[in-house]
Amino acid sequence: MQMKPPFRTPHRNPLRERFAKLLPPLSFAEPLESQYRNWHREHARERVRFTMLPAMGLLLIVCLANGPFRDLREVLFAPDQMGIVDVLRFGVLLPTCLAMLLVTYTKLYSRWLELAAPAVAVLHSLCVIAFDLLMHRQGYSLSSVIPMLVLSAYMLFGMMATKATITATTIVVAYGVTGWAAGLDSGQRSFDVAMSCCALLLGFFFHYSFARTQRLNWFRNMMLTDSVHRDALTNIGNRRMFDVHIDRLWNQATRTRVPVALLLVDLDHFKAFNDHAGHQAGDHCLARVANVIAQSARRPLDVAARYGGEEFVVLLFDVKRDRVEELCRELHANLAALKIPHPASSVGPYVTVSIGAACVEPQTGRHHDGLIQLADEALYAAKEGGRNRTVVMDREYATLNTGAFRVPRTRKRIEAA
Ligand SMILES: Nc1nc2c(ncn2[C@@H]2O[C@H](COP(=O)(O)OP(=O)(O)OP(=O)(O)O)[C@@H](O)[C@H]2O)c(=O)[nH]1
Repeated sequence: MQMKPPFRTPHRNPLRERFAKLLPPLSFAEPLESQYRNWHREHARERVRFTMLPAMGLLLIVCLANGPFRDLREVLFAPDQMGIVDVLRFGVLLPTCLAMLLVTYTKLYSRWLELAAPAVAVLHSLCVIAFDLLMHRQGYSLSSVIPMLVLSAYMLFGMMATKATITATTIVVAYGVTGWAAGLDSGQRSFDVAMSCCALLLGFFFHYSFARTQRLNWFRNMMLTDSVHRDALTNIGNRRMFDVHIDRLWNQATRTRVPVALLLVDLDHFKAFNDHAGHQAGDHCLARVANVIAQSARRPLDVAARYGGEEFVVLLFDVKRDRVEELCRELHANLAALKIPHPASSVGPYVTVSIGAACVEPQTGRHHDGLIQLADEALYAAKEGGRNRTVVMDREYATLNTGAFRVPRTRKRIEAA
């Protein structure tokens, strides 16, 4: 099956639509676009670092080495120009390169890179244009470097298509305008500008196809990762996602000493439901119930998942017993409001659930298996008590002492070390 990413559809306009067919827009519908941009920012940081390192090395050699480079400088620039050349090299090129490099090493400042990249690309190009103007007095020109600068705006700085195009166009315009203002040979300058425009066009199409492929790959990758952690029938988290999440959440709660709660939600007499209404109807019922259960986990660190078969879990971070009881009451009420007929149930005319809830404050040396076990015991009690009810356990946490509840001795020793 081919996955179709939800690329943003442009507003209806015949000309725009024809253009969009030729060059489909490079943006996803929200919130996917924001997620992609965050990923791109991180990805660009690494790419810019990778290209900045050799660029810095080259610049250092040209700026600091004597010998052949000194001789070359004396040929290219007049003695009275050396001051300004040094200011541009040591005052602009070197520090900005260094700053860009440092920014790529700090995660916190990766947003700065978005602002810094076009500014640095234009600044460096202006320096090269200035060198070009200075060298004209000696009869040399740096015009061949301008198309390279245009291409580097697309390839080196990890910019998005619009920013890269604006930056590259600014470089070409700056080169044309400065030459015209300085009264340089207009024929040669026009040819150089035409070559730079070709580089602009090539760079754009290269960047466009690269960005489109990158976006498609990112989307496919994201769908794949998502499908690994999502239950196909109910569209909520699956057991794998729950296992990963409870591990992280338990560690966090142990460190910050906040209580966590686990709800085990099990459909009542679901075998009878399947036998009576059929497996397909059973599937449909599970999906509707899962939808309601998922609404119990609304805060960012809470999670709802299908634990297996007709059993679901809700993991709640930093929550007190009162709130857990309130949430369970809401859950029963919302499920009752669905009014899914269950004629084979001994509990009532509609589908109901039993909930086993465990509220604990994690302690070092205790494992989250104990939390699950406590919730399981609560669920058993709810079933024994007649179903369609909630049993909450918390005090039992201190006395419950089974192999699964305690952290294995080897793990304890590692923690102690
Ligand atoms: N339709 C459907 N049924 C499922 C699915 N997964 C598990 N089941 C059914 O869920 C039923 C669970 O039955 P039991 O474990 O005996 O529990 P129960 O009948 O709900 O009884 P109590 O839990 O004691 O109230 C079994 O018949 C499974 O076939 C599923 O994905 N789809």
